Amino acid sequence: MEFLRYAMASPPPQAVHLRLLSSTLSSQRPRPPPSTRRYRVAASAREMPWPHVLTVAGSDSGGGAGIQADIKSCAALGAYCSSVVTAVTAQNTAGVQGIHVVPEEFIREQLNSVLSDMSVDVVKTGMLPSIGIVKVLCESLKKFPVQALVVDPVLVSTSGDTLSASSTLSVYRDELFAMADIVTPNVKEASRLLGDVSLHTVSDMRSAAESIYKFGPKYVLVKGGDMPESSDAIDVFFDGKEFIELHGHRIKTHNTHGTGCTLASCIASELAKGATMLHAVQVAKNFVESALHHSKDLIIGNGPQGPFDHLFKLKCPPYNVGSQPSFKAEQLFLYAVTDSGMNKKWGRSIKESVRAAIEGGATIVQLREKDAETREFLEAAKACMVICKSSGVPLLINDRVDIALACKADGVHVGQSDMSASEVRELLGPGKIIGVSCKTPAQAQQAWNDGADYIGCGGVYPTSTKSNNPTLGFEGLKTVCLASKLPVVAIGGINASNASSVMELGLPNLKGVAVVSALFDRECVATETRNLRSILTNTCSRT
Ligand SMILES: Nc1ncnc2c1ncn2[C@@H]1O[C@H](COP(=O)(O)OP(=O)(O)OP(=O)(O)O)[C@@H](O)[C@H]1O
Ligand SMILES: Cc1ncc(CO)c(N)n1
Ligand SMILES: [Mg+2]
Repeated sequence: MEFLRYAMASPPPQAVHLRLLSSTLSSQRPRPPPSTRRYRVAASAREMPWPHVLTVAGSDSGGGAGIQADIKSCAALGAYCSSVVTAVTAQNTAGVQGIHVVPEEFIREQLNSVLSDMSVDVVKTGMLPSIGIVKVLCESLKKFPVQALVVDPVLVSTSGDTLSASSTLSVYRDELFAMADIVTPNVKEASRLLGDVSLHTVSDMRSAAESIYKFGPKYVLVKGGDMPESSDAIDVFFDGKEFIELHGHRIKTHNTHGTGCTLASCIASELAKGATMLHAVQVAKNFVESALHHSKDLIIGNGPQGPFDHLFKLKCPPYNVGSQPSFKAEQLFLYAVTDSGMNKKWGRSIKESVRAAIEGGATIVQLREKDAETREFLEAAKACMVICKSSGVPLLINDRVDIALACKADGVHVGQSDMSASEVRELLGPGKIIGVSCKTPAQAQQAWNDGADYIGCGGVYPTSTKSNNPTLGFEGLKTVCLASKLPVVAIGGINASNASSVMELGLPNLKGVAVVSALFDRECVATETRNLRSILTNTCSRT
């Protein structure tokens, strides 16, 4: 009944149609009485909250960037997306052929319509082509405050076409940035915002982030997608105190049109769901990387820069990618590897062992079950996933990509005689963690080329779990660590009495130790893990 009353208060569809045809700017249309609106919002919010992003941006007729990218990104991440159109562009994979700017007063009316009625959590901005439009937006945001404002300062398209007059730079800097929670320029935009300074290196990106921060946003993300020489896609995040470099794998593809719009919309969606800013940025970056990976060979149009598939997950349901923040090397600190023989010996299930290791402070867990029956292993892996997920500890599966897919594990660890990391990547997708056991610099280089996330290096000491495994010793470990472009975890015979000496080698990309017997061939797994963790923490705070 309430809904019916509400619907009746709107003008009949024909009236709206006529108004648009004649391009007249209407006066305020009748709205439902406030009491009715409040009732509807409160009831629906209780029943089913839906994170809501409003995008204020331009339409891209080619469908890859602008409003179209924003709506698809929000949908992919489970947020509702309303849209205020600031301009209509004639655009395709070759570039921008024309721009039709929407009159300021009509943008104000769109903003009013959405913000006065719907509970918007986060506003995300894209193409704001004129000073007047930026000012209208600032006024509306003051009238209808929202939880967060994500400003993607779209100035020039990647094809080189101007999307916002250079006269808008000052109002962006002086008015909009001060209201923003995060501003996300690419290097070209950062350069223009700072008076055409040249930005070529990551260190230049840091300085730019610091300078833009001074205009007043709470966070700045300078995006390096268009930095040509780098094999990584590096973005620099700045919170006013600390810089964080976000490294992604650079996907070799022409289909990068709309990556910026997508990144900002994903950040907005995650913020609307309640994420912290850094987490939102990590999820967004991971999503872009995954979407590019899945779309790298698509062909839509004949121009140099094509769109990508935001809804790639619909085509590959098992890949729960894009929803996890990307792998952090620090997670290798205390890497627990299970062993079925040891569990049997001590009468423990895999699940009990994993629970105990996590209780003691393991930072990542690998299930290494060489002889388990598939069904039994899968059941155990699923149970371990529940434990790991609730404690935020990643779970990897040794070798068995099928088990990893079936239990939605965080990744897979492979040895030199298993499937290659690039084959595993094809199967798992880029959102997952892949580790490779390496004994030589050449193997470490191959792991990097194949798109692995870390390498395991050993045996550092002789070990009973791999008796025919040659021991590398400290020299071998050092050689591989110094050559590796990936973070390294040391493995092989490491325990409470020698872990300190391994970490004291002070190798910059040696991030932790992986242990089997020292945790699982003991009576109390939790106690042993806790003890080893405190040894590692003490050693690393000294060195
Ligand atoms: N080829 C790529 N592989 C992986 N990540 C990429 C690639 N290109 C861009 N990115 C990432 O996409 C995000 C958007 O960055 P980018 O610098 O491309 O923005 P932009 O230039 O504003 O995009 P747009 O094409 O929409 O204008 C960043 O996180 C960036 O690192
Ligand atoms: C409408 C629109 N917004 C943003 C961009 C930047 O990618 C674009 N090319 N087109
Ligand atoms: Mg780009």
